[in-house]
Amino acid sequence: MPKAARKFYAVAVGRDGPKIYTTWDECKEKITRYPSALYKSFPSQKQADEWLASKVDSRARSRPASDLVPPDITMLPPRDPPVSQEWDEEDSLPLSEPPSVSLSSEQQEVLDRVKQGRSVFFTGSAGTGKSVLLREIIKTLQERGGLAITASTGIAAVNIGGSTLHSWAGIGLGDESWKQYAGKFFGQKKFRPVLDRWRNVRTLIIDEVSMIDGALFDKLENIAREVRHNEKPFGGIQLVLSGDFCQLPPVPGRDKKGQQITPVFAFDAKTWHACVGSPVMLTRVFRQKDEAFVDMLNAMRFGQIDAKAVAAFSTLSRKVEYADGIEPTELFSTRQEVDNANASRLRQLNTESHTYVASDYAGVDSNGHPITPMQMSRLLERLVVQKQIHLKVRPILISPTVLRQALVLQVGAQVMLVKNLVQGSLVNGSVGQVMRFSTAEDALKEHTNIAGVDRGERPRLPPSGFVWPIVRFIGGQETMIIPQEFTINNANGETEARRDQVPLILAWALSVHKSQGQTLERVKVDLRRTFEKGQAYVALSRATCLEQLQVLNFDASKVQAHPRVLEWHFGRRPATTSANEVIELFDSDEEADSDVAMSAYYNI
Ligand SMILES: Nc1ncnc2c1ncn2[C@@H]1O[C@H](COP(=O)(O)OP(=O)(O)OP(=O)(O)O)[C@@H](O)[C@H]1O
Repeated sequence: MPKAARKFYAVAVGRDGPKIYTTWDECKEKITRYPSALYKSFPSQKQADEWLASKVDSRARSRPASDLVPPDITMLPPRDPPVSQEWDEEDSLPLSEPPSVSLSSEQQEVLDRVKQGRSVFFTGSAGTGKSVLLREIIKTLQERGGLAITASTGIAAVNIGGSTLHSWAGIGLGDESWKQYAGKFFGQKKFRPVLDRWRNVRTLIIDEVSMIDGALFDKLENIAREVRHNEKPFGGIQLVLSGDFCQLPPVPGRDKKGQQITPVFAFDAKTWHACVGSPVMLTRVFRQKDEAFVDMLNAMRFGQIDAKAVAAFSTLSRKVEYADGIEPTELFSTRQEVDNANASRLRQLNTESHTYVASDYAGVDSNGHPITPMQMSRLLERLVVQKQIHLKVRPILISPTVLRQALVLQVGAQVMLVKNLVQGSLVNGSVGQVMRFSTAEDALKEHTNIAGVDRGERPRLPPSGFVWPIVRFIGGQETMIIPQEFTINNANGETEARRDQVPLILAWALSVHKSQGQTLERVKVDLRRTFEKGQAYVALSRATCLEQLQVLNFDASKVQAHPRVLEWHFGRRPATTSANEVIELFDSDEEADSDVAMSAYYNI
């Protein structure tokens, strides 16, 4: 094996102040769990000295750290205290959680970079506030215009109020060459709106970029340069990319015959580095406060499961009892398991039940054409509110553009809120139990909270004559939950489909795919089931504390990151991806939930 080239690790902000180290181990000791750490590796001492001199200034200050980061990732320096965010009343029922939090210094630095018009890929372990930051970036850039909000999968796109990258880019299945696409965009009238989108965009946001195939990234980069007649990387479009390669692997592409092509990670795309440069690592973990837990999750993330870590995870197999009757949500890798678990628990209840009928509306696609009922139901498949009630759904066609689907709820049912209703207390992921049903008028008289309804002189109530569920959430808060709007946007930001429904799903069980991005207080995971590497990490990292996490059948082989991701992370970068570097996807015999994401991804 060739000997690794010597490196010099310059630490500008670290445990022992500015200094140059000659081994990564020494450097790591000074920057691990030091969140504002600023460091970089160099091939020569001179370069390291120069960089250090340019970086060391009065801003260096100590703070506790919480993550392990690779040596070739440039950390952002700390900055002045962030400006606190105002909660906009008009957004009281938003699609995505508005930031009532102050951005951390590293989050703020990314935002500033974006405001300066620079491209950025920011990443970080689960719970480091990537979603919070992305929402703030969107809010900031939306005012400026020229913004395209996209994500690799439909479900991720809904979460940020955008469309899929495929849909925005107008590439259908993505199986043609960039030249063919560029030819179509220039030559065919129906692609005029697509051409306009490519030409007018200033900033392209791509969330969950870890699921974008490297070959697809290169294809889009070529299209961008061609259609914009601009030879700058990505045709001069500012890229804002977010995601975590340790969590979800790329979606495989397809060839002309519909056969899956082995995917490569986006960071292995030929044009990746020229487009986004070094990644920015968010290091401060917000979801978990317990440092021991953060360390255990990092051990999983970086494949450092030693005997001590195995022992620590194994202690989590005990049953956790809760006095309030709300059980931990069990995470499964397949939809089938989730549906079975929830249905069997629901069957055991012999209590009052009510059926809620969702109203679904069709809008227009990005060419201004009306959406057909079939397209609408396929789009609405992306909504979490629909999937979880799979077994209880009875679709009834009531008009060409309005479909109805039913959600059955019972007293005693464990449910989860799937929309942010009250910042900080009733958010997407809040779990509770249905206590009773009541009309909104009675709830007002009894002084029961009604989510999203202001108790003014003339509160806006849902239609009278109906009863709505009153849910007691973890922590004891009782709130009536009434229907909310769920909207899916087309590539132009117009409504493509909409569903009005009570924003609850059954929550004894939940799929990992739908738990993605959520914070769950009580979690149970049985790793004997069909969990794969990144998927198991996503599942365990939803929990906020060790005390309320139960892990059965801990298996170190199921929780480690992909070797290629580790190579990339720690700075070993082979020139090309070899043929035997097949990215493992979920190999369950049953339909894995990632397949749902994949079909949403392709069925545009
Ligand atoms: N600056 C901040 N101050 C306080 N809390 C924050 C901050 N940023 C994020 N959080 C909180 O941390 C938790 C995790 O945030 P978020 O979901 O954005 O992380 P993430 O990196 O996107 O996680 P994942 O990769 O698991 O989806 C949330 O409860 C969020 O409200």
